[in-house]
Amino acid sequence: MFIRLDRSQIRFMYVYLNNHRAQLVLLLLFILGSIALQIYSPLYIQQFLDRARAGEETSGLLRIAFLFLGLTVLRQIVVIVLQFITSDVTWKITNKIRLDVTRQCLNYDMSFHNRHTPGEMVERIDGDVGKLNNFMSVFALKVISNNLLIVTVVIIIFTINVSMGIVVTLSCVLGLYVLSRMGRFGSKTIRNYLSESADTIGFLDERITGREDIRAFNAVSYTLYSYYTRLKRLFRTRKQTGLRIATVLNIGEMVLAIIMAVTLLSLGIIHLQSADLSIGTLFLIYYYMTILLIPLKSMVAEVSELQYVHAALLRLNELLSYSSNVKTTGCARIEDTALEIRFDNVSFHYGDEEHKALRNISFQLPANTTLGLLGKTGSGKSTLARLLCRMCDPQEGSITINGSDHMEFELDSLQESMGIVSQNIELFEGTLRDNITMYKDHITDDQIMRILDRLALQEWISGIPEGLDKRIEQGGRNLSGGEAQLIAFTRVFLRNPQILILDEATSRIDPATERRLDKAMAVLMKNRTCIIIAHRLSTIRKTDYTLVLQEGRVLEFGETRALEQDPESSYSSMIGEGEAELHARSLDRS
Ligand SMILES: Nc1ncnc2c1ncn2[C@@H]1O[C@H](COP(=O)(O)OP(=O)(O)OP(=O)(O)O)[C@@H](O)[C@H]1O
Repeated sequence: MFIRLDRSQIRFMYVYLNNHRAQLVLLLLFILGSIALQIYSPLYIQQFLDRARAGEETSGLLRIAFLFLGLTVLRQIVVIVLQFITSDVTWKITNKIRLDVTRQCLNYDMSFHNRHTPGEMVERIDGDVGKLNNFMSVFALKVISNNLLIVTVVIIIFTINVSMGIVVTLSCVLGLYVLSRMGRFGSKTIRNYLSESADTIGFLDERITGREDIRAFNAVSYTLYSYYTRLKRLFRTRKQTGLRIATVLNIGEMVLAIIMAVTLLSLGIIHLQSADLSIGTLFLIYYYMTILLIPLKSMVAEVSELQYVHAALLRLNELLSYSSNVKTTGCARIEDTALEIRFDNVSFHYGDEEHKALRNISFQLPANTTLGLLGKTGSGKSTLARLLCRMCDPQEGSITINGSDHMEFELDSLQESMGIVSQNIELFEGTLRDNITMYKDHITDDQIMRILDRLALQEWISGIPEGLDKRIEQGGRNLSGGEAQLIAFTRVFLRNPQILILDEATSRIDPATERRLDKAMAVLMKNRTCIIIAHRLSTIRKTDYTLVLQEGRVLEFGETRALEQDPESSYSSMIGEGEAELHARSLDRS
């Protein structure tokens, strides 16, 4: 009543509520039962008073009193059951929302994550859904039963005395109208407050994650200053929100006081004018008036809470209805084992359209061959790999796999066929085994050990006393960058992908281990289509094809051997420069 939900928000709520129809019907029955008991029991007080006045015997009066008491106890039991069902259904619904929001966040493309920090996401998944939980478990129950109670009490007062019914109806309609207008008064500031609060949490999360660089570059004071600036802004919005909420509450209280005064005055006038109203009936009307005030008062108190819920609902709906740039277009599955990759005039930009990360990229990589990807920092190498894995989709051009546009494939199937070892390896809390298998219980230790063996990493694993049971701390903070890369290698080869992308995959591994790994990888890379991004020319020289990128464009593409032998090619001059540098270094040393 105090929030105006648009169609998409109603659809959002409907989708989640619809799965729990049976429990919701049960809930409604219990609400009706509780209201019926609340309305019916005062009739015994009326009877008690009227019969006592008429001189009825004590035993008859006691019977009425016990019946009243029995109904009151029964109502309490109904209320307890009601609360139990509500909290049960609420947790189920909000947990489902939490899972859906998390799934969406994990699946959204890079442009989404560029705009939203992890901290902000946490605030939405936990904070906003938490508000919804509170709304559903406590407030929805109150809203539904309060509204039903108001309508029922008004009808009953009408049946007792029409004039009193008219007075009460008019007071309630006016009161609810004023309250609903007031409720919307704080909506915008609350939304601002929630978004600023999420932004501040995002800021804090980012700075704490980057604490090492903050300390190393003496940026603690600046970080604190930025945090303080945000807190100040947050405090200002909070004050505005508080002021508006206080205004709403005070006006609400005033409206209630006026309703009470008007109705009591009317009750007095009606009593003076119609002598046929018994003392019991007068008490009954008064009693119903007090019942009427309970939902009205609770609505005034909860009006601000509803605004928080409204804002949370808006933000969650916005999050769930974000249209990812990576579209789920096709449903074909990748069945072939040898995959050819082709880029046709592919262009891509992250945010700013003017700043293209890739421009008109075209090349063809035959199945089961290797491509060395070269280029200066920022030339677009990692972006090319991301496009192939569909972490983002190109704005222009097409990427085909064995002649089919890669958008025709089911996203899961496409991503399953690819393995990537990137520069940023994510490790998670758990055992070494969990981090290698990515929590897939059906993978046996034997399978893991076989892969480690083929990657020539037996020495590494046998040097770890706990072996595969070694506990990895959150974010892999108890491992070195090189160890993380070794885990990533094992993880990828265990999946046995048809396409393999190595993005600066050995940059943190010591030269001796890298040499061993190189030999093992040469075997493992056979019968796969591989893209190797490396700054070291020695790695690229072993590939079948080479693609040199410059500022997002193809500078050169061809068979590695042919490019090496062509004195005009920039690849051969790079090799020349590299060798000259090596030669100079060896001269320096000698
Ligand atoms: N997530 C992102 N959001 C916005 N722009 C990005 C993002 N990632 C990369 N870019 C931009 O796209 C361009 C290409 O970046 P990319 O990471 O593909 O280069 P790279 O050749 O892999 O660099 P490096 O060798 O340093 O890893 C750069 O100008 C970079 O600023």
